[in-house]
Amino acid sequence: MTIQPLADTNLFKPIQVGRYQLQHRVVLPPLTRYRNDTDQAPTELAVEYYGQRSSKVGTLLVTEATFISAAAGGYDLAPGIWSGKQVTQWNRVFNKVHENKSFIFVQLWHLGRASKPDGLKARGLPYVSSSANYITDEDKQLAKKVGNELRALTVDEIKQTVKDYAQAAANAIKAGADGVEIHGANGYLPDQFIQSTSNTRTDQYGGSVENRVRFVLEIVDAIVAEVGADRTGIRLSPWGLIAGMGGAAYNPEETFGYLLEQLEKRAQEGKRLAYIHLVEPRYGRESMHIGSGVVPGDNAFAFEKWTGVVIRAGAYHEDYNHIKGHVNQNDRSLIAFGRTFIANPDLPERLEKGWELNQYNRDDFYGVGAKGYTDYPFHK
Ligand SMILES: Cc1cc2nc3c(=O)[nH]c(=O)nc-3n(C[C@H](O)[C@H](O)[C@H](O)COP(=O)(O)O)c2cc1C
Repeated sequence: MTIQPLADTNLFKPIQVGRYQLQHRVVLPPLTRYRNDTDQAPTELAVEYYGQRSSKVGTLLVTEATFISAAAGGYDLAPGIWSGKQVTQWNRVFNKVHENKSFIFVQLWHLGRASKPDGLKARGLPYVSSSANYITDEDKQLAKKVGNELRALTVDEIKQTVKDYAQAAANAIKAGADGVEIHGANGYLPDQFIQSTSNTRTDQYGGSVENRVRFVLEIVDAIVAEVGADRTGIRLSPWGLIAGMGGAAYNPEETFGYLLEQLEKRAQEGKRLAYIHLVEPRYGRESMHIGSGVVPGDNAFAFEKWTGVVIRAGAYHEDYNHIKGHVNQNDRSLIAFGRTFIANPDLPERLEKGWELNQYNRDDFYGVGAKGYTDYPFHK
């Protein structure tokens, strides 16, 4: 990799995102780090971590994925935003980011079938998804063993879940966040409705593309009604294969193209979301394996359907020409850096000046206190 300063690219041109004027286009994407307390509230360490990564004025951060309700979770030490304590603790984080004159959106998370049946059982919670289709046989065996088998959400439960999303968005704003990002990517609950590999319902939430995206559009509309379109973003991974997504008969451009058309329609009617956040097909590979076939993966289609701001994420640190190419392609792209922003608290500045980057250590991505979290050095 040849390091070069990116100061004279669009990456360092200010941009309006929803209500906010950012000073540059380097974004901290959502990164789960499992360092919250046993009440699933962020600690003082999180204040320091997000504080470090917002140190350049006008940076956009997205929080680690955050459960909208107890029922949406099942993992320990990931944060929530349903309790008073969580709202209070998040407020400390957001105040720090605002002291730095930067911005932060909360990523709203519901695991659905990606949760674990035993963890849910211990909390007295059901194991639910769009349909009763397990990700793996091991999940199925475990669910049977602990007596918490996967089942489809009822229509009443779907309506309640949509309300839970809106409530979580309201809580995030109450805690002082600048906005929320719906986690519609990586095989979690909204994706489990969107994709036909997991969604085999035969009611108004399954079958046609229109029916499969109904749930996520209801979430969008409920959150927009609660906090405003200009404080709402959504993350999607059209090409993702995580958590059993994809599948032989799967056509990402048709499904996600339709969803983006619906979001663009709302935008034309005055409700434009702050941004669409796209996970890139794995960069550096020419094609993605979908089921037994191989299809080219390219998010270019999304730029045709959606005319607003787009954040792109996925392996950009590997190639500065790739970053430049995508950010200069148009005047509405931001680039998110995951693993590299973990290792470089001052990443925007390093990219701007062409400074050397710290290397990330995968071993402490998750759950080991300050080490690998707040102790990566700033450039001298
Ligand atoms: C430790 C770790 C935790 C992550 N947690 C989340 C998450 O909570 N929500 C999410 O949407 N993506 C999550 N991701 C994916 C990142 O947001 C990003 O899309 C991915 O790391 C690719 O970008 P990169 O190649 O720059 O690291 C995570 C990735 C890593 C490495």
